[in-house]
Amino acid sequence: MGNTIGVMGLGVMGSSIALNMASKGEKVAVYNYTPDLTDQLVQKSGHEEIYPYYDVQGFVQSLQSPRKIFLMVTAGKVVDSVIQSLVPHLEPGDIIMDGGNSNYEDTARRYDELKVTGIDYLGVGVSGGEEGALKGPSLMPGGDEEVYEKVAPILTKIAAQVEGQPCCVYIGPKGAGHFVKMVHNGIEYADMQLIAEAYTFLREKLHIPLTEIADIFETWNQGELKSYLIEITADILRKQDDKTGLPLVDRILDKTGQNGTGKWTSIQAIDNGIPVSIITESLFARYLSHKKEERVPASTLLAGPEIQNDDLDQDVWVEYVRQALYMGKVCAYAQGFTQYKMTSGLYDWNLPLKDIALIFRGGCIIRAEFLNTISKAYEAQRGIANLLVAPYFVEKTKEYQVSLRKVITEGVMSGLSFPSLSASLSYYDSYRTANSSANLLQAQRDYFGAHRYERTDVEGSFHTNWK
Ligand SMILES: NC(=O)C1=CN([C@@H]2O[C@H](COP(=O)(O)OP(=O)(O)OC[C@H]3O[C@@H](n4cnc5c(N)ncnc54)[C@H](OP(=O)(O)O)[C@@H]3O)[C@@H](O)[C@H]2O)C=CC1
Ligand SMILES: O=C(CO)[C@H](O)[C@H](O)COP(=O)(O)O
Repeated sequence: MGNTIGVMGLGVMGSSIALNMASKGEKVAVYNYTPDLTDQLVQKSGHEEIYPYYDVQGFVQSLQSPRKIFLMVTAGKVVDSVIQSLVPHLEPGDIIMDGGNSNYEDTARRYDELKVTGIDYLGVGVSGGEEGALKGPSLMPGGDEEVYEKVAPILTKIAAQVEGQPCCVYIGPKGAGHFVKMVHNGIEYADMQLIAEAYTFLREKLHIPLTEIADIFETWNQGELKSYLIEITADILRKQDDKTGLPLVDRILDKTGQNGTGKWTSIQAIDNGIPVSIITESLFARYLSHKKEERVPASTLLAGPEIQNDDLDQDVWVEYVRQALYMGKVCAYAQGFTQYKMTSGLYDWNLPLKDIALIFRGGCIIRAEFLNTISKAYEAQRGIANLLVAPYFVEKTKEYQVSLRKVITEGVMSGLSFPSLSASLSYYDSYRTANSSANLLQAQRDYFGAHRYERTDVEGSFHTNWK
């Protein structure tokens, strides 16, 4: 009997996925193009059924037919070159799964290219970081459903389990799985930036010491904000630097990195007329963070406000910040799920929004208590236009929107920068505006470019001689 699955690429994620598979009873063949990582994994694996191979042919030939190979390599050209190295050794019916953060359009192209050879291809979004990959990630498989069914017993077994259900569901054809993972990361960018802005208010405006802010996040994590990102933020704020004994977060350079998925989310949304301003602002906040060399001199040149009301009741304002953060998160998830809905319509993917919310409840980076509520909103009304108009969120936002206004106003009057909280409020207010100033823009366009406009009272397309 050969190995039941092969894992190729044994970095942070691949080695953990391989160990996860072995711990669930799979016989796992492993291969990495440089042997050191293979040796490290073998040392780590103890008695688990992990079998190392040092050449692609031997790795492939060790697998039971139809062969199932899980790639966990750097996204981009590396995926193409790894596929090229595999194809000569594979047969029709063998299955390659790509678990990296590949661009969903690349995944669709690879699916098409492999289709002509008879080799099956699945793009599997994986979320959960190193720990999730080891103990149970959230998995978003896309490709042919009948091909997914062949690997479902393995994928559902290694995925996180919530209330007895695996955090893995068939997403849709071709690149749909990687698309869902991409937007998941866009939401992740927004969630992280919103948390950072809430932290800024607590620290810079309310002058709360770091350890107490950690306590506040821990308390928030026991209520409706309960989520992985809130939980790790409390841990991060408590961490001391080994070198200086001071809070480590204060020693970390304020330039945020990124690997592309938030940028792709924004580009896809812009290309298709999907309003994801909170996600995009969160991406731009990362870009602006990189202008450190300009921000430092600008901080001594550019004036801020003079009014500063520092006489705020701490308990009252901590609650305002909690509500503001919740509002921001609702708006950000509403934007991400709108992107799913609109793109699903564009490609006829029929994305299972209710199930996507369910598989995000465990394993993944944006796992959060309120995904249960999001799932229920789609269960109650499959085609609901926007999460904001789901009855639960209508009531919640009615209660919390004032807090978002207060926090933004106080922060802005103190010169604090809140790009994503502000984008959340603008989105909320724009979405609930029945008659907007877009009519003025239409008039301007018709004035300078004869672009024509529609009227509110008569059907048709009109042009006016404005002078
Ligand atoms: N880290 C995370 O939290 C998450 C990462 N991902 C995605 O998973 C994928 C892997 O990420 P991660 O494990 O963190 O990254 P690592 O950098 O730890 O691992 C990358 C892997 O790709 C291999 N590789 C790189 N270049 C080549 C090449 N030219 N040919 C063959 N193999 C190559 C590396 O081998 P070697 O080291 O020998 O060069 C290594 O095994 C990425 O797409 C990432 O975006 C998805 C979810 C979460
Ligand atoms: O996919 C992930 C989490 O879900 C990876 O950690 C990814 O690297 C996060 O994106 P970025 O590096 O752009 O912050």
